Amino acid sequence: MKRIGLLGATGSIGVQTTDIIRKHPEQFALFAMAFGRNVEKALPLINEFNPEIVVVQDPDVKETLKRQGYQGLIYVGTEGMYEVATHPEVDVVVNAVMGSVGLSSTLGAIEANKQVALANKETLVTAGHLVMDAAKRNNVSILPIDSEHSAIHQCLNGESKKDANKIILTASGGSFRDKKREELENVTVEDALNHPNWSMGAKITVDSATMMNKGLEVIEAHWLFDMPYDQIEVIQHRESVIHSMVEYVDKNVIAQLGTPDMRVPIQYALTYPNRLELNQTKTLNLVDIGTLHFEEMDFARFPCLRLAYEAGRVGGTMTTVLNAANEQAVALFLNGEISFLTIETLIERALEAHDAIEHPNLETIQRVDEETRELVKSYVK
Ligand SMILES: NC(=O)C1=CN([C@@H]2O[C@H](COP(=O)(O)OP(=O)(O)OC[C@H]3O[C@@H](n4cnc5c(N)ncnc54)[C@H](OP(=O)(O)O)[C@@H]3O)[C@@H](O)[C@H]2O)C=CC1
Ligand SMILES: CC(=O)[C@@H](O)[C@H](O)COP(=O)(O)O
Ligand SMILES: [Mn+2]
Repeated sequence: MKRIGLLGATGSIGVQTTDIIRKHPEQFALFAMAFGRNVEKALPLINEFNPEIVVVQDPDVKETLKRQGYQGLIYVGTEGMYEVATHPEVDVVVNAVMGSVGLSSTLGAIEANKQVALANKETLVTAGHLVMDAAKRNNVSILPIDSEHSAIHQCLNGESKKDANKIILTASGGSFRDKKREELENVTVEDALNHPNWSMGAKITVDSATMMNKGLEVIEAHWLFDMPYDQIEVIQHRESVIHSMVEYVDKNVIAQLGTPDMRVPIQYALTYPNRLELNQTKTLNLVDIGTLHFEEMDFARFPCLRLAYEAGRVGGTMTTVLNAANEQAVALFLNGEISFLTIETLIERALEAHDAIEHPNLETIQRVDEETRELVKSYVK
């Protein structure tokens, strides 16, 4: 039995993780769960799974939970998530919170020698060197939940990494893939949230539309698979059937395919190196799909992808700035304070204003993250 500490339980990945736990009670138990403020979504999960610990973002949410009759332990904030991530009775930490707020819990889980199933890609973008360093020191493998990275993990399985020529990440193109840049001037939040293939949280859906999601995934792949940026390629693949590929020195290419359903990579991260049946997801029917499309990425059309490669190549705190500026800019867009195209403008300004610090420690990363958010807000004021 694996006892799970689930961070981000009320989100898209969090709820799908509880689907997996529910289907396999003989394998998994929800020992603890953390969420932000969505009590309405949290309460049915708490009532169903009765976790020993619940973590909430703020003290007022704790009071609401108590009023609703929850009698278990309630922790608050990032410190509370850290407690869960390092708790002696937790076997597996599923980090599915949105944003760099997940970093300290990822690091804590690794230091505490937990199995780490990571959806929270911002952790690796903001501080990949710290995370991978800690993983190496503690001999912890980080199991990716992100669909592309789960695919690459499977494509590399049993192979020698030195034989891999390149990683090929696939990108759906996002909500605006068929629009020209000039058509993006007046797009709305609602338009941006209309992803063609995946149902996901708001922030990542906007990231997918700006192509920053793929940029973050390039950096995520760099750290997870120790692959230089020149050997990570992105291609547009509108069907999201091939989740990613690895090309080897002998020109063999291994791809992983599946229906776009995040429960597949979530479950694989929880059961690795074994597999379990997953009846609730549809079988991939290639005859029904008929044709798969592949297109070259247009870096002028999607400047966020260019910015991510550039920041990744500089390294140090440059990717911390990329991530924090993106989180702040997307929040402003979702809040109706800036236009869609202003997202990339603000990120580029923040990157241009920053002199990267090499090999930053956690304190420096957290400081740069906070300063970047303030800087981006000041651009809008
Ligand atoms: N959704 C997907 O299909 C995929 C997601 N990912 C990655 O997984 C992560 C989660 O994405 P997704 O599930 O879509 O996001 P959602 O926005 O749906 O969920 C985010 C979760 O994080 C919680 N949360 C947010 N801020 C805080 C905070 N400060 N403290 C505690 N909890 C917080 C939210 O709580 P609440 O809502 O209660 O406030 C919610 O439970 C992201 O890093 C994303 O990039 C990767 C691949 C696919
Ligand atoms: C499901 C998943 O892993 C997302 O990160 C997905 O990749 C988003 O799709 P695109 O970024 O390719 O539009
Ligand atoms: Mn992905």
